[in-house]
Amino acid sequence: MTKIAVYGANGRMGRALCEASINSETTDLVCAAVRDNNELLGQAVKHFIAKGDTQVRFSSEHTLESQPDVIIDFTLPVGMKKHLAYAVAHKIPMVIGTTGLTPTDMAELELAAKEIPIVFSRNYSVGINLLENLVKTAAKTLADDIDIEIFELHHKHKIDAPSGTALMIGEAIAEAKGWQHDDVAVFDRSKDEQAKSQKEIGYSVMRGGDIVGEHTAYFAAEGERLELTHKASSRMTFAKGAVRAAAWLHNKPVGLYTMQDVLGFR
Ligand SMILES: NC(=O)C1=CN([C@@H]2O[C@H](COP(=O)(O)OP(=O)(O)OC[C@H]3O[C@@H](n4cnc5c(N)ncnc54)[C@H](OP(=O)(O)O)[C@@H]3O)[C@@H](O)[C@H]2O)C=CC1
Ligand SMILES: O=C(O)C1=N[C@H](C(=O)O)C[C@H](O)C1
Repeated sequence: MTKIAVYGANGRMGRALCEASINSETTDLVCAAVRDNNELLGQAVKHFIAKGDTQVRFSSEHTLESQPDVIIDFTLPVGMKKHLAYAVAHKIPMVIGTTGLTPTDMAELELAAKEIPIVFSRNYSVGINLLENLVKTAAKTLADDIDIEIFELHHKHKIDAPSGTALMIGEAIAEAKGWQHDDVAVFDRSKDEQAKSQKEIGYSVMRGGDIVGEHTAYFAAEGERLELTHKASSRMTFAKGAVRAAAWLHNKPVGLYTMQDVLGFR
């Protein structure tokens, strides 16, 4: 059994991760860490999840006594970096799902992966990881006059935009095309005074209600259009994927891995 500590355990994903860790046959939840000022401190986790039983109570992120094999973090960039420093100091492998990371944050993460094993993915669903490979095939196969756009929809509480997944899809397309993503990514057309150029990946975003997460990559040509869409309808999809990644990561050598490695896609 892989012993898991979930950080940010009170969050939407945190609770789903606790539930998935408890209900997986290969993992056990040993720690549900929250910030020191959180009202859930000391309360029983089992009262805050839909399914499963556990004796674990919410504890402070500063008092890790449960000796986990892996830490899972789905928080915000500032929280993730704090938890990452802790994991490195205690040599505990980490599964990270936090999005909205800057290039500097990513450099920190890559440096940490020289000290501990890390899985980092901006989406832990199997479907999105398959989609990542499908868009590469589409980008390589379709003619050069194809227009490429990515549209994503998420719930009204989401902070970062475009989503980490949208950027992951766009970066996969850019790689397949041999483009530098930052040179071709277009996030705002409102000030444009001319039509788009051919070599672009356009992003658009909708936020509202309780949408768990939807992504479409459009490949539009004269006379036909290919749309590749993924729709997540439950956070448990991401949580189960992250818990699977944690079990996979346990006892792996130091290094930076992705969900593509966990799924055996590469
Ligand atoms: N990779 C993937 O598959 C997925 C990634 N995500 C990503 O996961 C992250 C969390 O999403 P979600 O659960 O919806 O967000 P929530 O707002 O529900 O939860 C955020 C959690 O992070 C904690 N947190 C925020 N700031 C800090 C800090 N400075 N130190 C410690 N803890 C902190 C919050 O604690 P507090 O309540 O005390 O503020 C809370 O527990 C986002 O980045 C999201 O994009 C989401 C779904 C899937
Ligand atoms: O914040 C979310 O909810 C999600 N975030 C991830 C992202 O930014 O892509 C993954 C998923 O789409 C849900």
